[in-house]
Amino acid sequence: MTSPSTTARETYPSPYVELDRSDWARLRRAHPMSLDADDLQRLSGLEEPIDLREVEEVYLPVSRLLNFYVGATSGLHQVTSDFLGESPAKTPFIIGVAGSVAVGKSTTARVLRELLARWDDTPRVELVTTDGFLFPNAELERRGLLERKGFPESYDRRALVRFVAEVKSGKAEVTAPVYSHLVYDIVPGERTVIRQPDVLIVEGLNVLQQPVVTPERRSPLAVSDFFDFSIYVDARERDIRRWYVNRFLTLRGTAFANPDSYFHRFAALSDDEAVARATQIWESINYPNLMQNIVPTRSRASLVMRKRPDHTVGQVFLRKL
Ligand SMILES: Nc1ncnc2c1ncn2[C@@H]1O[C@H](COP(=O)(O)OP(=O)(O)O)[C@@H](O)[C@H]1O
Ligand SMILES: CC(C)(COP(=O)(O)O)[C@@H](O)C(=O)NCCC(=O)O
Repeated sequence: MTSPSTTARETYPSPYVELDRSDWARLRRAHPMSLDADDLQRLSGLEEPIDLREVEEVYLPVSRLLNFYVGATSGLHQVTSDFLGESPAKTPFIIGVAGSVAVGKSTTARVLRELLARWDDTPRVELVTTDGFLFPNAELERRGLLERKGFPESYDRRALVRFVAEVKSGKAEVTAPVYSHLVYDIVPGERTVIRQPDVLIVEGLNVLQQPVVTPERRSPLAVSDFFDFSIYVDARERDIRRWYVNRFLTLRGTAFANPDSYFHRFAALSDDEAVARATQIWESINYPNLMQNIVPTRSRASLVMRKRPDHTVGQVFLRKL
């Protein structure tokens, strides 16, 4: 298996150390960790059920590593403050979670939020998804982008960067717009409020994108410039496509049944029709976005979790260079 950044012609050392599942799970022994009854209850209450063995063997070591990084990063901030002769301000630790539609970003981000909140130095963990920064449908329509939801240009990237920069600067209260998957649009007037968390997890398709350079904006920043750590959730395209179609079939019987749902018209589709419709959305929007915009950002991640067809993580690539 090649490393996330390796192509046939590259000759420099891979910046990643590759660990298969058993190597990664073994790290638990060196850093004893276990889940208590409260943790199990919180995790089993997640929207998406996740196997608890998977949590203990894969996600718990990730949270331990992140906890070490939080400590080390705060030491670096202290060095900068000492050098400047300033009193240190508390800087939230920012984690990006990237990957395809339906690869399991939300599930990963939610599990990590629960696990990180267990550590004494990071009890306050907030999670935001970048869908809140999509332009409203009316604006997407005006720009001819309604069929390109999730592509980099469908987001108000400037607002997203401003939001993350403000949270990181320690501002007392920062708000973000809210996207509803039910109505498939930004909810007018609704905001998520973030108040000086210890950790902010930013989850979204394009969070590892490079800054966009145009003649008007020659040195913009990208949201990833504010990340202290980033995770790319990876899997084979054929598996992700299957997870996408399966989720669509589940939603047909649940969320789509709600008359307020944008996809209410799909609630009455037969199995075959629903599979055909989901496959068509995948092939026309999500797959091209994955190949053109998301996969190319994978080699920028601090950690890549590569999933097997049953969602379990088979390999972990940790950036060491
Ligand atoms: N670790 C996991 N174990 C089992 N099922 C999972 C896991 N992660 C995601 N899933 C399932 O895969 C689908 C996509 O996951 P989700 O977290 O919603 O993806 P994303 O946020 O990337 O769109 C959902 O139906 C979810 O239940
Ligand atoms: C809302 C999304 C763009 C994901 O946004 P993210 O939070 O990852 O930035 C995506 O889930 C989506 O709706 N894509 C459009 C095509 C589709 O309906 O699957």
